Amino acid sequence: MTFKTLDDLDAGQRVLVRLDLNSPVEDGEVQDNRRFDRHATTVQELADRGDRVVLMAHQGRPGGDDFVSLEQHADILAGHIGMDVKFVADTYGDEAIEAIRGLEAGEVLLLENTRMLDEELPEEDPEVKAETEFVQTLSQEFDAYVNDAYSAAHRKHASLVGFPLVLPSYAGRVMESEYEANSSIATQEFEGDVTMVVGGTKATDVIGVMNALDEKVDQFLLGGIAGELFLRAAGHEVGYDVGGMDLFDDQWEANEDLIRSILDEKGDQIVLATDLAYEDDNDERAEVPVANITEKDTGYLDVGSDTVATYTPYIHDSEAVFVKGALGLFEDERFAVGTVGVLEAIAETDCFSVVGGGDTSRAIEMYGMSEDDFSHVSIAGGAYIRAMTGESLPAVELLQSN
Ligand SMILES: Nc1ncnc2c1ncn2[C@@H]1O[C@H](COP(=O)(O)OP(=O)(O)O)[C@@H](O)[C@H]1O
Ligand SMILES: O=C(OP(=O)(O)O)[C@H](O)COP(=O)(O)O
Repeated sequence: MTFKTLDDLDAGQRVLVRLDLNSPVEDGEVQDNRRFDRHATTVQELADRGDRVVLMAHQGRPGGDDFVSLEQHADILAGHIGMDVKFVADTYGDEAIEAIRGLEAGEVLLLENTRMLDEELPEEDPEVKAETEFVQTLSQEFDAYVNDAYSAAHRKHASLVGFPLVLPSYAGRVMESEYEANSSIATQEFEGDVTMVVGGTKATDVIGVMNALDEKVDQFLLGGIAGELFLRAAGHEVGYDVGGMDLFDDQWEANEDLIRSILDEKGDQIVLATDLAYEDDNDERAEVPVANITEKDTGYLDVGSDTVATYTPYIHDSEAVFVKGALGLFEDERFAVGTVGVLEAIAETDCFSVVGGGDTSRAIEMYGMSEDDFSHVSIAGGAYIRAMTGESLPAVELLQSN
């Protein structure tokens, strides 16, 4: 089923646009990444047509270190569009409404992080979200809603599912291209082996999907947080929050039963790390075989070199490889071995490959690889693997029924 696009939207209107500018934040600084570059196309097109363009986006999750204002995002986006992007530290209050009404044709304004509003979260039905004060108040100011945030379309948050029920709604250019690429993956058949590399920090997102993809994927190569949680289930002393971390224990509680059942029933499809890397007393990378780990006192930041050597032949022998999430903290060069090793192994072959995730795809430029070495580099992570199961994404579904 298709949706209306910018081709169907008359120019010169007041347009509310949902982007996904969710980005890595290092020491309080928002890091530029593909999401800005891709969304710039949609924003520029609307501004060039003389629309009044108001942007909504989220950043991080409440309580996290990356839960920050969107002020820096406005400057980064402006650099990609080559024009001013105004910012207002408000979403639908008086200050925001005044800034929206003050916009001239062709001007762009970014509103504050939608997740700073109680009504944005939690996930609820579109009908409930459409009734929120946020959606009801803000929608009065606009003629149309454009959703460009494919990578957040698996979330039933107000800015994603509320507005399509109250405003004429359209897909932005990124929504269009990501939808097309990712939906076609869902229906593609491969004769040879299909491998999925699973890592990153959002283990909860990927574990349920792994379970749903077991017929499509021959083997899952694990790293990152999900990888350690599977090792924990297999009886190793890893995958615990140590030294103030907040990555493992909550996700373990939420997924323990599922992880154990996947290991029990589909264990032969799961390939786990044989060694892990950590920072030693001299601040250097050190590696240890998983079998030698006897104390749960160390935070592991990457899979080890032996694991990369184990994973590489699986990749070389595959007809298709899908990556969701980094195998380690690749932003730190010492812990990039797993992620870069796997991406280089994919780049060496001519298999069909998709690399997904706003964070993970950054490793491609950071370590001198080229986007051309992969069939598709998606700015979506959780949404793209959800789409692989053939399941529809709530925010996309609403655009289609609009
Ligand atoms: N062992 C680890 N410890 C800490 N962070 C990790 C680890 N493994 C992976 N990461 C981090 O995971 C992030 C990617 O996570 P996630 O957001 O789930 O994936 P994506 O953005 O690709 O969808 C990377 O920025 C990387 O630093
Ligand atoms: O970055 C995102 O997802 P991703 O890490 O799966 O690519 C989206 O912005 C969704 O963010 P969320 O997982 O905090 O809801």
